[in-house]
Amino acid sequence: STDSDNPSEIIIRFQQYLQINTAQPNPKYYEAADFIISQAKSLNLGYETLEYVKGKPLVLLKWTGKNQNLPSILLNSHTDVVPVEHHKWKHSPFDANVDQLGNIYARGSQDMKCVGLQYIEAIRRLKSSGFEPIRTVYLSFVPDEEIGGLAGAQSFAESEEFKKLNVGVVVDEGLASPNENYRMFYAERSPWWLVIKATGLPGHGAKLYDNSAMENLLKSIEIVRRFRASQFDLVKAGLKAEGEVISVNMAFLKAGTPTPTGFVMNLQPSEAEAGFDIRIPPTADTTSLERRIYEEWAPSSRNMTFEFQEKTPVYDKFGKPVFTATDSSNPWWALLEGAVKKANGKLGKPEIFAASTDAHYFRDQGLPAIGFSPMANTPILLHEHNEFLNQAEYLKGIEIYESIIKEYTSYIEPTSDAVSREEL
Ligand code: MET
Ligand SMILES: [Zn+2]
Ligand SMILES: [Zn+2]
Repeated sequence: STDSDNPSEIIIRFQQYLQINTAQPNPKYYEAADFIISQAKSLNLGYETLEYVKGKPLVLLKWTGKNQNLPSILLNSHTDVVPVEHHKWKHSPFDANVDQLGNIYARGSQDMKCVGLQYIEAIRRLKSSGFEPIRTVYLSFVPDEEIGGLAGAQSFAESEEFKKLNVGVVVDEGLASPNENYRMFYAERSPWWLVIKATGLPGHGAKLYDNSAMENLLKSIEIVRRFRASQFDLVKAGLKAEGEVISVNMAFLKAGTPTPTGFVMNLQPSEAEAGFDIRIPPTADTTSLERRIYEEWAPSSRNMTFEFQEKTPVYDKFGKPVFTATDSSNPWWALLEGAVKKANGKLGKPEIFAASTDAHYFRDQGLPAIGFSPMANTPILLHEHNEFLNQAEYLKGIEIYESIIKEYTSYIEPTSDAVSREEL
């Protein structure tokens, strides 16, 4: 084996990628792109930079297969990460320190720089073993997933250059699993970011009166919380998985009359606002949710208005829920399962991703897209403080992707002999 196969070299490359601060809202995208391209060059992969929005490069790598007529495989990952509160981390979030247990601490270690680089490392190993793919593999390193993907996966999936890639299946991020089973996702919830606003007459802080902005907003908050509890109870009772209920969490509260020394205390304000992050499963009834919003959460009868900061469609253009088939109509599902098992990985039941990923932009194009991040025996720490991934788990994940890429690129659709014989 060569130097670049050495586990410590592999971990060092992972650390290098993690050390590039690509936190929103000012990700160092060109540094990340340069790093990815340097890896591509070392592996003789094709590379190209697409820039749908200036300053936000999307790097596309290509490992050409022997049969370029077959649909290709797209392995997607995003290069941006969510922001950090530096002082709340025990290891600095962009140092990628490894502790005595082999845990690598860094923002992006789970979400999802691990996956992006594991794809590359798997290809490195397959190449050095002499493996030659039949189907072409593309790797996309996309910007801005954490802020909605418009400059990244969305523009890419809707573009002419994307159509030319003739992609047959997309693999994108999943989630860590606290137990020994890896997780596979066939769908995800759609985010709706709702802002409700109450207005009312201002008044003396000592006066009890109806219809103040604060009272009107608080009534809504109570109603939203009851709905939240009803959904959460289904999860707590084990009747539904997290991805199968509608979640609502308050993201901000904005009210009061500020002064340079604090808020005015003896004045009830005339406006008050609250923002909610709502996540909706593909099979939910959005009509009844919308009715709930304008009849109960933000009724004009209570002097309330609302707007959506984000309202990702839950259904496709035909009104059908958007998800990837897990049955025999989608051979890629069973192939991925088989590949994971071949590499001695275990799998849990198919799941709906509770948050949101770029996968839905590919599903919107009618493509099967599977959410998968090979992290077993790992606490789920995406978007949290002290995000880490164990190095042994990272290395194991590379073997899993080796197996997936092997299976996927070697897969030839069975020619239906039976049918052609009948036709004869
Ligand atoms: N992946 C992020 C999340 O689920 C960003 C989604 S942007 C609508 O919150
Ligand atoms: Zn992610
Ligand atoms: Zn994320």
